[in-house]
Amino acid sequence: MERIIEVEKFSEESSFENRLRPATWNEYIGQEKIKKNLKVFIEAAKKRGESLDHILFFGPPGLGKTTLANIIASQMQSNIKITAAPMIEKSGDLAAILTNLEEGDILFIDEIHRLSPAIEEILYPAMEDFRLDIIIGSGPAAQTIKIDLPRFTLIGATTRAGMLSSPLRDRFGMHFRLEFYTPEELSRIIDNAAKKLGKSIEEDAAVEIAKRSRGTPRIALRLLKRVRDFADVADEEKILHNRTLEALEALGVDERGFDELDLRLLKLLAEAKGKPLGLSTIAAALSEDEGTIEDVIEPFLLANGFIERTARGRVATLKTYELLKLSPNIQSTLF
Ligand SMILES: Nc1ncnc2c1ncn2[C@@H]1O[C@H](COP(=O)(O)OP(=O)(O)OP(=O)(O)O)[C@@H](O)[C@H]1O
Ligand SMILES: [Mg+2]
Repeated sequence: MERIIEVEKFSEESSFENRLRPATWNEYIGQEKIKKNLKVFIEAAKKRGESLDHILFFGPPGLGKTTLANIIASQMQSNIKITAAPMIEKSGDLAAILTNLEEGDILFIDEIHRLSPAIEEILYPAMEDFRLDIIIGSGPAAQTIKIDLPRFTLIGATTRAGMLSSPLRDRFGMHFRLEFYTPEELSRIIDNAAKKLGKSIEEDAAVEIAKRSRGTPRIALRLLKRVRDFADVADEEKILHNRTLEALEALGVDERGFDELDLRLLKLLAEAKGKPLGLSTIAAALSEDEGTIEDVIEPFLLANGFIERTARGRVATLKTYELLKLSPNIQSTLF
């Protein structure tokens, strides 16, 4: 039991993140539409004295899904039990989790697209009718025992909305897609985080970090952490613009926040000279799995107009040719 509901593996990284994790709506910057809707649903559920409908969050890693689940729990004054689909291997694992819930509890299942079909089957009646059907024995002697469950709220998070089976998706009353953050929003997140770390930061320094954060708070916080090291070593109370530039330069962070994989993907597409490449071709060329490319790498590049998805595959846009200083017209044989 303890093992299954583990509150995230301990690591330096996650304890740093937890320390900076917003606990209230005010600290949770951006995602305004989601916040607005959730506030209404929470208020309504509280007024009626009911538990909240099941909620599904999807979007690339590090955009704040786990954080939202925690804020919802604290707003509902509910306990939250946190687990991830890969930890629920056997039907008994899920049964143990469900039967240990109390009325109004929130169950957070991360990476919910990775539940096995057999586990999903158990989840359906639990979500719909708050009932657990356990089959004992097999063949003609098999018996189903029905156990009533307390009314709980399931919050599912996934980076892969497309991989969720539709019966599972349909059982969530609310679906929210998280968006990438604007540089302005990220600067505010950085500024707040710096204060929590006991350091102030110059506004233009926060903007420099924000620009390189790939629209993602987790990356912004990671960069802030490293920049702070440079300021500390230089004995500077405040994180200065100059020092930030020096740190980012020393860390070799790309000016647009692109990492190596982003650049390899862009280069691959640009060198195809307009010929669309399919996901499997891209995955093979970059030696990455298709899931990582589709969920982690592509969304940011698509959202910012560096690549386009056509029926026949992915192509680079003019913006990419400009970035890589390549011409979309000249044949590669000329080089
Ligand atoms: N809207 C926000 N405002 C302020 N900080 C945020 C916000 N969203 C996320 N963060 C910060 O970014 C970090 C990563 O967020 P979180 O763990 O919630 O992402 P996630 O979407 O659950 O990622 P994953 O898909 O990898 O589980 C958190 O520690 C939190 O401090
Ligand atoms: Mg998470």
